[in-house]
Amino acid sequence: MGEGLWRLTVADHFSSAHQLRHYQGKCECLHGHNFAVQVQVQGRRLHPELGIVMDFKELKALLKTVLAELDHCNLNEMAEFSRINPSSENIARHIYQRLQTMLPGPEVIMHSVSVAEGPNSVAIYMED
Ligand SMILES: Nc1nc2c(c(=O)[nH]1)N=C([C@H](O)[C@H](O)COP(=O)(O)OP(=O)(O)OP(=O)(O)O)CN2
Ligand SMILES: [Zn+2]
Repeated sequence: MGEGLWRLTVADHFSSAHQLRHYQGKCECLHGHNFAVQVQVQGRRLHPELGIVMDFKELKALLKTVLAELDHCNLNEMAEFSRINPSSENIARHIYQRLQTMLPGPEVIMHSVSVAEGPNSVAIYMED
């Protein structure tokens, strides 16, 4: 029988402006979204007394720190998006890679980050 694992999900949001350079259409113009973000991490071990992979509270605080760097900005003016478009795809990868450096240890690893511009448009980033 395979080893079990747990996957935790936390969610938050941020509001920012962006434009998609080279886009043939209205999205090339500066406009804004309330981006909804979901983060999934996973682990194979539980804290022996607490029975948790990682405190949701701690994960939410990490996500809030990363999203604060994006909130109420023109994303195109950020160094991270000076050479690549701040598309939902690239924003999801950026959040994933920032959070990856902040997780508490090797027992908890990133699974995925999803970024939604709205209820019908979601980009999910994960690594093999
Ligand atoms: N794969 C992606 N496609 C598009 C992205 C993106 O990040 N990844 N982004 C955009 C624009 O940001 C645009 O704001 C979204 O366009 P659209 O879905 O058309 O948004 P609307 O608010 O106009 O949605 P309606 O459902 O048509 O009202 C474009 N594509
Ligand atoms: Zn947009």
